[in-house]
Amino acid sequence: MEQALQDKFAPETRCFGCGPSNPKGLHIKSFPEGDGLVCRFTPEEHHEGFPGFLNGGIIGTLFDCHMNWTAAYFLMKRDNLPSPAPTVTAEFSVQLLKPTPSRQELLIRARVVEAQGRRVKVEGELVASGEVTARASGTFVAVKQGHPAWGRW
Ligand SMILES: CCCCCCCCCCCCCC(=O)SCCNC(=O)CCNC(=O)[C@H](O)C(C)(C)COP(=O)(O)OP(=O)(O)OC[C@H]1O[C@@H](n2cnc3c(N)ncnc32)[C@H](O)[C@@H]1OP(=O)(O)O
Repeated sequence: MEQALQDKFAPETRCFGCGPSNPKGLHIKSFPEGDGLVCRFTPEEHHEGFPGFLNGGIIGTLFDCHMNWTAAYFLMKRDNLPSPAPTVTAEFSVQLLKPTPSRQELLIRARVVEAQGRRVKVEGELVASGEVTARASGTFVAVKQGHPAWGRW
Protein backbone atom coordinates (compact mmCIF):
# COMPACT_ATOMS: atom_id res chain seq x y z
CA MET A 1 0.00 0.00 0.00
CA GLU A 2 1.17 3.52 -0.75
CA GLN A 3 2.42 5.61 2.19
CA ALA A 4 -0.03 7.89 3.97
CA LEU A 5 0.50 11.59 3.23
CA GLN A 6 1.49 12.22 6.86
CA ASP A 7 4.22 9.57 6.76
CA LYS A 8 5.45 10.65 3.36
CA PHE A 9 5.58 14.41 3.88
CA ALA A 10 5.62 15.13 7.63
CA PRO A 11 6.96 12.10 9.56
CA GLU A 12 8.50 14.22 12.36
CA THR A 13 5.37 16.21 13.19
CA ARG A 14 3.60 16.01 16.55
CA CYS A 15 0.08 17.27 15.89
CA PHE A 16 -2.28 15.48 18.30
CA GLY A 17 -4.51 14.29 15.48
CA CYS A 18 -2.14 13.57 12.62
CA GLY A 19 1.49 13.82 13.75
CA PRO A 20 3.29 10.50 13.22
CA SER A 21 5.77 11.41 16.00
CA ASN A 22 3.31 12.11 18.81
CA PRO A 23 3.30 9.00 21.02
CA LYS A 24 -0.05 10.03 22.55
CA GLY A 25 -1.68 11.18 19.31
CA LEU A 26 -4.39 9.67 17.11
CA HIS A 27 -2.01 9.07 14.16
CA ILE A 28 -4.63 9.50 11.48
CA LYS A 29 -3.55 8.44 8.00
CA SER A 30 -4.90 10.16 4.89
CA PHE A 31 -4.77 8.79 1.35
CA PRO A 32 -5.82 10.32 -1.96
CA GLU A 33 -8.85 8.54 -3.40
CA GLY A 34 -11.24 9.73 -6.07
CA ASP A 35 -11.75 13.50 -5.87
CA GLY A 36 -10.60 13.76 -2.24
CA LEU A 37 -8.84 12.02 0.63
CA VAL A 38 -9.94 9.08 2.75
CA CYS A 39 -8.89 8.06 6.25
CA ARG A 40 -9.62 4.81 8.04
CA PHE A 41 -9.49 4.97 11.83
CA THR A 42 -10.19 2.36 14.48
CA PRO A 43 -10.83 4.04 17.85
CA GLU A 44 -9.52 2.79 21.18
CA GLU A 45 -11.54 2.47 24.35
CA HIS A 46 -10.15 5.70 25.82
CA HIS A 47 -11.61 7.60 22.82
CA GLU A 48 -15.15 6.76 23.87
CA GLY A 49 -17.78 9.22 25.08
CA PHE A 50 -20.01 6.48 26.41
CA PRO A 51 -19.47 2.72 26.19
CA GLY A 52 -19.29 1.61 22.58
CA PHE A 53 -19.55 5.10 21.10
CA LEU A 54 -17.01 7.71 20.10
CA ASN A 55 -16.40 10.99 21.95
CA GLY A 56 -17.54 14.06 19.99
CA GLY A 57 -14.28 15.94 20.47
CA ILE A 58 -12.35 13.04 19.01
CA ILE A 59 -14.72 13.11 16.03
CA GLY A 60 -13.93 16.83 15.68
CA THR A 61 -10.19 16.14 15.72
CA LEU A 62 -10.53 13.42 13.08
CA PHE A 63 -12.35 15.83 10.80
CA ASP A 64 -10.06 18.77 11.62
CA CYS A 65 -6.85 16.98 10.69
CA HIS A 66 -8.17 14.95 7.78
CA MET A 67 -9.87 17.99 6.20
CA ASN A 68 -6.71 20.02 6.80
CA TRP A 69 -4.65 17.49 4.87
CA THR A 70 -7.28 17.50 2.15
CA ALA A 71 -6.79 21.26 1.76
CA ALA A 72 -2.98 21.02 1.96
CA TYR A 73 -2.84 18.27 -0.67
CA PHE A 74 -5.26 20.13 -2.94
CA LEU A 75 -3.03 23.24 -2.86
CA MET A 76 0.05 21.12 -3.52
CA LYS A 77 -1.56 19.75 -6.67
CA ARG A 78 -3.13 23.02 -7.79
CA ASP A 79 0.05 25.06 -7.34
CA ASN A 80 2.57 22.36 -8.35
CA LEU A 81 4.30 22.49 -4.96
CA PRO A 82 6.88 19.89 -3.95
CA SER A 83 4.94 19.11 -0.74
CA PRO A 84 1.51 19.88 0.78
CA ALA A 85 0.89 23.56 1.55
CA PRO A 86 1.29 24.62 5.21
CA THR A 87 -2.39 25.00 6.06
CA VAL A 88 -3.99 25.73 9.42
CA THR A 89 -7.61 25.47 10.47
CA ALA A 90 -9.39 28.83 10.42
CA GLU A 91 -12.80 27.43 11.36
CA PHE A 92 -14.71 24.20 11.24
CA SER A 93 -18.06 22.84 12.35
CA VAL A 94 -19.32 19.34 12.93
CA GLN A 95 -22.83 17.89 12.85
CA LEU A 96 -23.17 14.80 15.02
CA LEU A 97 -26.10 13.07 13.32
CA LYS A 98 -26.21 9.89 15.38
CA PRO A 99 -23.95 8.10 17.86
CA THR A 100 -20.79 6.80 16.16
CA PRO A 101 -19.90 3.21 17.07
CA SER A 102 -16.37 3.07 18.44
CA ARG A 103 -15.47 -0.62 18.32
CA GLN A 104 -14.97 -0.89 14.59
CA GLU A 105 -13.08 0.72 11.73
CA LEU A 106 -14.50 4.10 10.68
CA LEU A 107 -14.17 5.82 7.32
CA ILE A 108 -13.69 9.58 6.97
CA ARG A 109 -14.02 11.11 3.52
CA ALA A 110 -13.21 14.72 2.65
CA ARG A 111 -13.11 16.82 -0.48
CA VAL A 112 -12.54 20.42 -1.47
CA VAL A 113 -15.71 22.30 -2.36
CA GLU A 114 -14.28 25.78 -2.90
CA ALA A 115 -10.83 27.37 -3.15
CA GLN A 116 -9.70 30.92 -3.56
CA GLY A 117 -6.06 31.89 -3.19
CA ARG A 118 -4.76 30.51 0.12
CA ARG A 119 -8.24 29.76 1.46
CA VAL A 120 -9.79 26.33 0.93
CA LYS A 121 -13.23 25.10 2.00
CA VAL A 122 -13.56 21.38 2.67
CA GLU A 123 -16.48 19.12 3.50
CA GLY A 124 -16.27 15.73 5.15
CA GLU A 125 -18.35 12.81 6.33
CA LEU A 126 -17.80 10.05 8.85
CA VAL A 127 -19.13 6.62 7.92
CA ALA A 128 -19.62 3.63 10.22
CA SER A 129 -20.79 0.36 8.62
CA GLY A 130 -22.04 2.25 5.57
CA GLU A 131 -24.00 4.80 7.59
CA VAL A 132 -23.08 8.49 7.80
CA THR A 133 -22.98 9.40 11.49
CA ALA A 134 -21.39 12.88 11.25
CA ARG A 135 -20.68 15.61 8.73
CA ALA A 136 -18.26 18.53 8.86
CA SER A 137 -17.14 21.53 6.92
CA GLY A 138 -14.24 23.88 7.45
CA THR A 139 -12.02 26.62 6.11
CA PHE A 140 -8.28 26.03 5.93
CA VAL A 141 -5.72 28.71 5.13
CA ALA A 142 -2.17 28.26 3.87
CA VAL A 143 0.01 30.40 6.15
CA LYS A 144 2.56 32.91 4.97
CA GLN A 145 6.16 33.24 6.00
CA GLY A 146 6.29 34.78 9.48
CA HIS A 147 3.24 32.88 10.79
CA PRO A 148 4.06 30.82 13.93
CA ALA A 149 3.18 27.62 12.02
CA TRP A 150 5.44 28.42 9.08
CA GLY A 151 8.08 25.73 8.57
CA ARG A 152 6.91 23.76 11.62
CA TRP A 153 5.10 20.86 10.04
C1 LIG B 1 5.63 19.22 4.64
C2 LIG B 1 4.30 19.81 4.51
C3 LIG B 1 3.27 19.31 5.42
C4 LIG B 1 1.99 20.10 5.32
C5 LIG B 1 0.99 19.61 6.29
C6 LIG B 1 -0.26 20.41 6.23
C7 LIG B 1 -1.33 19.76 7.00
C8 LIG B 1 -1.17 20.10 8.45
C9 LIG B 1 -2.18 19.44 9.27
C10 LIG B 1 -2.09 19.95 10.67
C11 LIG B 1 -3.41 19.92 11.28
C12 LIG B 1 -3.41 20.79 12.48
C13 LIG B 1 -4.65 21.59 12.54
C14 LIG B 1 -4.48 22.61 13.59
O1 LIG B 1 -4.68 22.32 14.73
S1 LIG B 1 -4.00 24.16 13.10
C15 LIG B 1 -4.00 25.03 14.64
C16 LIG B 1 -5.32 25.68 14.90
N1 LIG B 1 -5.48 26.80 14.03
C17 LIG B 1 -4.89 27.96 14.29
O2 LIG B 1 -4.18 28.13 15.25
C18 LIG B 1 -5.17 29.07 13.30
C19 LIG B 1 -5.19 30.43 13.99
N2 LIG B 1 -5.51 31.46 13.04
C20 LIG B 1 -4.58 32.01 12.25
O3 LIG B 1 -3.40 31.68 12.35
C21 LIG B 1 -5.03 33.02 11.23
O4 LIG B 1 -6.24 33.60 11.63
C22 LIG B 1 -5.21 32.41 9.81
C23 LIG B 1 -3.86 31.84 9.31
C24 LIG B 1 -6.29 31.34 9.77
C25 LIG B 1 -5.64 33.51 8.84
O5 LIG B 1 -4.76 34.59 8.97
P1 LIG B 1 -3.97 35.25 7.75
O6 LIG B 1 -3.54 36.59 8.23
O7 LIG B 1 -2.94 34.33 7.21
O8 LIG B 1 -5.03 35.33 6.63
P2 LIG B 1 -6.10 36.44 6.30
O9 LIG B 1 -6.74 37.01 7.54
O10 LIG B 1 -5.47 37.36 5.32
O11 LIG B 1 -7.20 35.52 5.60
C26 LIG B 1 -6.90 34.75 4.44
C27 LIG B 1 -8.21 34.22 3.91
O12 LIG B 1 -8.79 33.30 4.86
C28 LIG B 1 -10.06 33.77 5.31
N3 LIG B 1 -10.21 33.52 6.74
C29 LIG B 1 -9.34 33.83 7.70
N4 LIG B 1 -9.81 33.42 8.90
C30 LIG B 1 -11.02 32.85 8.67
C31 LIG B 1 -11.97 32.25 9.50
N5 LIG B 1 -11.80 32.14 10.83
N6 LIG B 1 -13.08 31.75 8.93
C32 LIG B 1 -13.27 31.81 7.60
N7 LIG B 1 -12.38 32.39 6.75
C33 LIG B 1 -11.27 32.90 7.29
C34 LIG B 1 -10.04 35.28 5.04
O13 LIG B 1 -11.37 35.79 4.87
C35 LIG B 1 -9.26 35.32 3.75
O14 LIG B 1 -10.07 34.92 2.66
P3 LIG B 1 -10.14 35.80 1.35
O15 LIG B 1 -10.71 37.11 1.79
O16 LIG B 1 -8.74 35.93 0.86
O17 LIG B 1 -11.03 35.05 0.40
